[in-house]
Amino acid sequence: MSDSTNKVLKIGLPKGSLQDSTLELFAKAGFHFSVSSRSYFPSIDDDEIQAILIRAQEMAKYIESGAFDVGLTGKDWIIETGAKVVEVADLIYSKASMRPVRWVLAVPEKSDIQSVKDLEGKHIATEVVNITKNYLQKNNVSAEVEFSWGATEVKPPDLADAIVEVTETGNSLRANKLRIVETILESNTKLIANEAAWNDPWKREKIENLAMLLEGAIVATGKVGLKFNIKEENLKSIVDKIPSLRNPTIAHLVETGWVAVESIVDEKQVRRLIPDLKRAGAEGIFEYEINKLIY
Ligand SMILES: Nc1ncnc2c1ncn2[C@@H]1O[C@H](COP(=O)(O)OP(=O)(O)OP(=O)(O)O)[C@@H](O)[C@H]1O
Ligand SMILES: O=P(O)(O)OC[C@H]1O[C@H](OP(=O)(O)OP(=O)(O)O)[C@H](O)[C@@H]1O
Ligand SMILES: [Mg+2]
Repeated sequence: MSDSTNKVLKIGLPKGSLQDSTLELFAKAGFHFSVSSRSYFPSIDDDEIQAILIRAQEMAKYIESGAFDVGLTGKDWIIETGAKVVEVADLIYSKASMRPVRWVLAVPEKSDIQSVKDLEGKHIATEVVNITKNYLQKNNVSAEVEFSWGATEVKPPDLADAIVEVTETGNSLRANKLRIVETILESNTKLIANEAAWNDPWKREKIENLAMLLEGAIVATGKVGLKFNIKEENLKSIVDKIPSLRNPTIAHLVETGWVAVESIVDEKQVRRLIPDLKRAGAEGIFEYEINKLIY
């Protein structure tokens, strides 16, 4: 049970697909975990946090029961398990990207199945049995749904007619010659909390701080800072020509007629931006990484 007198926040980190991206995000947010092999208790450089690695499927249930105060898992597993938890923040990142994942109905490329209606009487394999059964019910289709322990993409056509499976890059579906019929659910990572922990003032503040820093780290992903000096007379041409510099901070230099310009830009734009700036007369251009961006 969660202990509100104890000034420790118990946090569940997802083991599996989300583990590496989660630990990277926490590092950007300012929390450094070290995970030794086979240990499920990462240590962290914050005495007020105790961490445990646990499967994403089980996270929401353990948070509902109060075994942990807060944790990260996918929206998919919160829905599938039906656990009652406080959804503190949407953190849009997955295993490989900063995008949500999709649970899709997929069939072999050559299958006759073209829509959910064609599933009548068919056999579907999935890790998310409840979500799939609900989806079939909503569509008034009666089909057999069988729980799959994983490696679900290999099952059609011999072991199942269709699957409901999570996809991010689409590589696994392509590799197994499967075609998406429909998206059933879009899912992203969420920071969730136990209700009692959320109502405890100390824990609430600690969780809210964590959410703010994690969100800041997500917003900063793919962005860099850019700073340079330029003659004031050249400033307008730059701001007009380079849309990503729309709202830069501008400071006057001691040398009259010169200004320092600072802006946050997409990292991808920098390879165009720096040569453009240089040609427009900018000097002392430098780029720096940013960990967090909080508006
Ligand atoms: N590329 C991805 N593949 C699978 N799940 C992903 C991916 N990106 C994000 N997720 C999310 O991670 C969670 C998956 O965790 P889960 O414990 O079900 O499986 P897993 O981490 O893939 O473990 P295993 O390798 O044992 O299947 C889900 O919430 C899912 O939405
Ligand atoms: O669209 P993609 O980027 O290819 O990602 C989706 C794949 O990743 C996951 O597999 P996982 O590694 O969890 O193995 P599993 O199938 O055994 O669960 C998921 O189950 C898909 O197979
Ligand atoms: Mg998996």
